Amino acid sequence: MPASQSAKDFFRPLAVGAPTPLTEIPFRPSRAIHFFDPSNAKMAAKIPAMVGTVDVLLGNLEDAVKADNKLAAREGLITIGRETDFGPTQLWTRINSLDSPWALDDLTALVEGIGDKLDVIMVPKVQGAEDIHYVDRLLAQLEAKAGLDRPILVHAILETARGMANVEEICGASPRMQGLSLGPADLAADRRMKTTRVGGGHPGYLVRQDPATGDEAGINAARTTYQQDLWHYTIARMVDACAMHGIYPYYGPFGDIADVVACEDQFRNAFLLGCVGTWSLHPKQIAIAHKVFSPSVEDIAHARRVVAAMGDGTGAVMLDGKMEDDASLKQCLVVVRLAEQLAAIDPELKKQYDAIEVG
Ligand SMILES: CC(=O)SCCNC(=O)CCNC(=O)[C@H](O)C(C)(C)COP(=O)(O)OP(=O)(O)OC[C@H]1O[C@@H](n2cnc3c(N)ncnc32)[C@H](O)[C@@H]1OP(=O)(O)O
Ligand SMILES: CC(=O)C(=O)O
Ligand SMILES: [Mg+2]
Repeated sequence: MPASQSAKDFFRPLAVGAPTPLTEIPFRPSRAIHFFDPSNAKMAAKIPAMVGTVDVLLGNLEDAVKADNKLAAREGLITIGRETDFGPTQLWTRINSLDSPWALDDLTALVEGIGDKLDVIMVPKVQGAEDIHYVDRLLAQLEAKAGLDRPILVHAILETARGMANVEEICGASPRMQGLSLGPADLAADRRMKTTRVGGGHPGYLVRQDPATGDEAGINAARTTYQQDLWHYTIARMVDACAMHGIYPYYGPFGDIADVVACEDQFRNAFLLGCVGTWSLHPKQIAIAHKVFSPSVEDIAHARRVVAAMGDGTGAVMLDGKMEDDASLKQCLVVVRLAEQLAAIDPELKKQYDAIEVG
């Protein structure tokens, strides 16, 4: 909430006739936010058949859509939105950046055309709370005009150093805030990092084993190196800011489509640190995201054993030589609850989870 605003006004609609803001952002499974370019006829034609195969379908209007195709992408998304029954799959969009020639018309046309179908609008290159306030008021006006009965939520991409520095105020800027994604490509450029890729690690970012001896021979001998995660600090900051404000953090894009192994590693780091999902840029990344962002059968089995062993949830018990208490129980409940939420929308996963025997 902005410091100058009173608590009683935070949850008031920002325009007469706009839907009442939510006081809590419900958790909706969103393991993969699958990007498509609505101006690419071949890609767009595949979208109706992808309903039900991925948690979120996102019509991208920003980077990766050619400038000449911006209007076709916007119109294409409106057509797909109108003609497709999305069932349980969420429909999101990424609009153009707020300083671009397209953002205003993106918002106006999308809310008027498919505001009743859009769950979340992703806003790129968010610098501070002022960007969210602008979108917040405009959306309220557009929602009122379109007669919508539920608010469209807003998701910010962190892809500037200023946005990172303001991450907490961005998360708390509006009751519409649904979550954050990492924008590693633009963020790297803005920070003047020396990477040249879209997300993932870098072989030069490493620590090296100490030399066996302090002389030249030891220094020049083979020494094991360990590649470090370039994004650890950023993701951890995002996770804390989101948790503090009751909204959801996501990894973002992994541009090396062919390297499915490193993609899985990067996604898993984000999952373990607290992210609820990631982006998929290519259909083959959907399965990776689903695998990583759904707790494993082994983790659920262990979590359920701890829950069972902890009885009323207080005190300490020994399980397999390890101490469990209220705090480890809480972690296990995070896993168990997530498994229940995913099983409710994913019949395959439900079968696997239902078959788990708690020993
Ligand atoms: C830094 C950022 O901002 S990241 C976010 C912005 N970037 C994006 O949104 C990129 C989205 N993805 C894409 O544009 C494409 O997947 C690319 C350019 C990466 C690769 O495209 P291609 O070279 O066509 O990939 P490939 O040949 O493997 O495609 C195989 C099939 O999947 C389809 N396909 C590829 N990507 C997608 C997608 N995102 N959604 C649906 N279908 C897709 C192709 O049309 C192709 O169909 P076909 O078999 O009928 O010919
Ligand atoms: C995600 C994105 O937009 C970026 O990495 O720049
Ligand atoms: Mg970007």
